[in-house]
Amino acid sequence: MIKVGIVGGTGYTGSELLRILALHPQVELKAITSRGEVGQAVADMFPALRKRVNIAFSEPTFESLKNCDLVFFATPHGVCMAQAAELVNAGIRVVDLGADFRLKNTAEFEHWYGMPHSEPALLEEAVYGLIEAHRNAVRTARLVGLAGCYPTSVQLALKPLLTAGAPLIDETTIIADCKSGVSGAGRKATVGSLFSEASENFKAYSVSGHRHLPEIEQGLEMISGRKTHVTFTPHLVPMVRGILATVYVKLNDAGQATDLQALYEGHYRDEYFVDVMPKGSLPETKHVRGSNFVRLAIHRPQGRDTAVILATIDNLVKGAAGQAVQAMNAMFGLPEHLGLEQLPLAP
Ligand SMILES: NC(=O)C1=CN([C@@H]2O[C@H](COP(=O)(O)OP(=O)(O)OC[C@H]3O[C@@H](n4cnc5c(N)ncnc54)[C@H](OP(=O)(O)O)[C@@H]3O)[C@@H](O)[C@H]2O)C=CC1
Ligand SMILES: CC(=O)N[C@@H](CCC(=O)OP(=O)(O)O)C(=O)O
Repeated sequence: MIKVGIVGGTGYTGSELLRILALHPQVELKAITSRGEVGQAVADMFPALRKRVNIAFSEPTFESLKNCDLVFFATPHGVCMAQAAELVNAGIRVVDLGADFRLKNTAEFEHWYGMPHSEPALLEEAVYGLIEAHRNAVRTARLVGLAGCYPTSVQLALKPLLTAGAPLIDETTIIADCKSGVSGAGRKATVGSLFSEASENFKAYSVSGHRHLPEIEQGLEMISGRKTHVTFTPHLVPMVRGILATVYVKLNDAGQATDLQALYEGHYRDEYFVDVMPKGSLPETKHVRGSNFVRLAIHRPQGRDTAVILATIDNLVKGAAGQAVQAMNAMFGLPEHLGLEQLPLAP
């Protein structure tokens, strides 16, 4: 059994980790932390977990976590960075669902996250947790900086086009037009997340620059070895869960001569969680809701030189807690889908 701890158990991704881990056959939950709820039974706060999760919140300290084999940080940026070294040095593996260990350039991290990076050596060691792209490194990692939600959808949408050998697209004019449900903003109350603000509304945000942009471009460069230029526009949709990424690329001559459907199907043939849907399909967020699946479809409208890739994930599962458990499974030599076989909840 893997002894697991969760720092940040009162938030959306922390409680989603609980939902998944409660039924994981190889996990023993040792600790779950909250600064404000110490001693309170988790199931009292989350009645959905009653009769399955019998543990109380503890302090987010080393003392609470020292008997774990692996600790998930489902916390805001900066929290994992402050505790990771102590845990890793004690032989405890760490998966950060936040962004502390994603951007490899510390100046870039400081620019986008507004805080200096206190662990540059660990940052260098950390493995970027987009498993379908970095599986072997994740398996042996002591510390994983899990890919962000939008970056997961966009990178998986583009990966087959970037690893086909010769470039197939103009890699400097990629457009990622992404829509997310409100749970992406976390459980903390902000005005924009209020029902009266977000419902019956649809808006773009951070158009001039979102912190996932450098992560997407860094991730695509790690995949292809070449620099890309992405225009990334996130939108907030009045739904609870889900991301739909609509990615536009300009095909070059080689790309226009390629059977894109066959390319995608071949590329992802062995990926348990990536489903390339039949030609002409239109993936919807309800096709993945509550599951760790990514559903993709590639279109070439009117046979012209623009390809449109649609990718949908559940931001809380493949975009966070599910991908984190997938990483844990890989790190401990378990089948990646163990505990992650939930089918999407529909309608
Ligand atoms: N929501 C999403 O779709 C996604 C979120 N993420 C990332 O996952 C992380 C968590 O997100 P989310 O669950 O949405 O956030 P929430 O705001 O819902 O929850 C944050 C959690 O962190 C805990 N926390 C806050 N500050 C500290 C601290 N200083 N020390 C210890 N614990 C702390 C809080 O617990 P308490 O106050 O009780 O201590 C709470 O449980 C973030 O980094 C986010 O960017 C990643 C992908 C997708
Ligand atoms: C709808 C919404 O607000 N989404 C969040 C992104 C989700 C998030 O915080 O995720 P990462 O940990 O992957 O950065 C945002 O745009 O800030």
